[in-house]
Amino acid sequence: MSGQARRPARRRDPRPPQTRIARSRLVAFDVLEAVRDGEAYANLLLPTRIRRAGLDTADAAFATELAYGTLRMQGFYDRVIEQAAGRAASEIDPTVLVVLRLGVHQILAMRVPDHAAVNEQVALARKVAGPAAGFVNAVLRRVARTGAEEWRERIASAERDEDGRLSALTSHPEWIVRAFRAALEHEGRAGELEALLDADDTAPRVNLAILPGLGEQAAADAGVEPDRYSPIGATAEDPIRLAEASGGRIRVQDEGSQLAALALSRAEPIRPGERWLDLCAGPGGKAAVLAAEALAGGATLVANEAVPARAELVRKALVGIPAEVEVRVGDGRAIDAGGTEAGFDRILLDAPCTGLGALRRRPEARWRKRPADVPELTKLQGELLDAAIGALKPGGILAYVTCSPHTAETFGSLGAALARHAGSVEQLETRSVVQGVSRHPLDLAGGAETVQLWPHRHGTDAMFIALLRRTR
Ligand SMILES: C[S@@+](CC[C@H](N)C(=O)[O-])C[C@H]1O[C@@H](n2cnc3c(N)ncnc32)[C@H](O)[C@@H]1O
Repeated sequence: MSGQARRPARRRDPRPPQTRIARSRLVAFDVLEAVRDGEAYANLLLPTRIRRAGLDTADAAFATELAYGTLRMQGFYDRVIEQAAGRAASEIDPTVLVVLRLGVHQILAMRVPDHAAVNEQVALARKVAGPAAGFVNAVLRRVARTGAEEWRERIASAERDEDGRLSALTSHPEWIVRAFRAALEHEGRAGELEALLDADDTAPRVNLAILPGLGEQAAADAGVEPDRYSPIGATAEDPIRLAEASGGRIRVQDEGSQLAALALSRAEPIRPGERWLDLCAGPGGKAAVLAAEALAGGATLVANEAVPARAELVRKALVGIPAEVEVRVGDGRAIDAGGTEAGFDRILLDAPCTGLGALRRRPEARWRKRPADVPELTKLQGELLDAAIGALKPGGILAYVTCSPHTAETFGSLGAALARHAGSVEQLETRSVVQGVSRHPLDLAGGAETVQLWPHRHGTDAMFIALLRRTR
């Protein structure tokens, strides 16, 4: 019998490492092509493609870093490619450009040896872009001749002003750089702009919400690490598996989203019988927290969502909560509160917004959003605010929340609604409510009536929270 036959069975992937890594690169390429082509979202598509390709954990991590990192840094990489190729990115075939961007990310930001990055991308180019392989080879070799730091200096020195420099180096469109600066200036913290932009380019940790009264035992059994701020938040060694095994009682959720939901549910003690509404509930992350809080306090929740498929996600998000939650499909602007007498005691308006506060999670979002989206959204936010205020009982509380720090969507939409409803709505001290909810004091700036969370300061998405009370 040969020595090999006597060895215990090995469970390692028998394919040579090159082939396995090539498959990860192909997955990342497919995802970037789909994102470029249409409406695909990397965070939804990537897990499916990884599963379909049968990648193991290490290869899946490589594909994820390659796809997400390349998408985030696309603006910077295109400038590098333009200098190395001696032509504008818009003049390069889009598929070839994707192959090049993936190569540049491996060379400048991943620990892939230059020769491996170049050879593998040339092989990929041969497969997907035939005759362009020679061009890919030449450009990537030129990129690899210069170190990452020197590329940064070269790219920065090609920019005319500070906004251009920040935009190029941190790979954010200039209008987003300006919007972030304005939001930070609004709270007297303009000096934090670079830290914010850098934080956006860093992959966020996977954070968990332990649904109050429901998920604590499973969380304790798994030995989770409590979050710094959210009293129901935690991290775990294998968060996805823990969430999947919990029957919906432990959920993946950003700490800032948890604080936003808790700001409403814990703004004041719950009186049994209260009626709550989540006006724009899909996909249901905050609705799940509210439903658990309502269950514990003797309140009931209605969750409304305009898009049927997203209302279905709300239903799924609520499976672990043993409470009757009515899920409605409808335009929140026409919400039926059942007459003034039967209005709601608390309403969450987690408004449709540009999502500029969650760019870490949606790597392609910064390239898809347009300044023209802002006025469309602020109009909708205003209409939803009017509907929400109209659906509140006198004395009832509204939480206006956005996952965008853009001041038009935060102070702009809010201020206009306050002016329209002057005399019947007042602002509450949101800051003290959120500080009261938080495990540790949050470093918050600006006025006491609103709370703006930040990725660079709090490690959360940039959530904006404002609590209002209807006075009559
Ligand atoms: C920011 S998301 C809400 C996120 C949700 N609260 C969560 O934590 O999972 C905004 C939601 O509003 C929905 N939406 C957009 N326009 C709407 C409208 N006119 N009425 C109700 N929902 C709307 C969107 O489909 C989207 O699901």
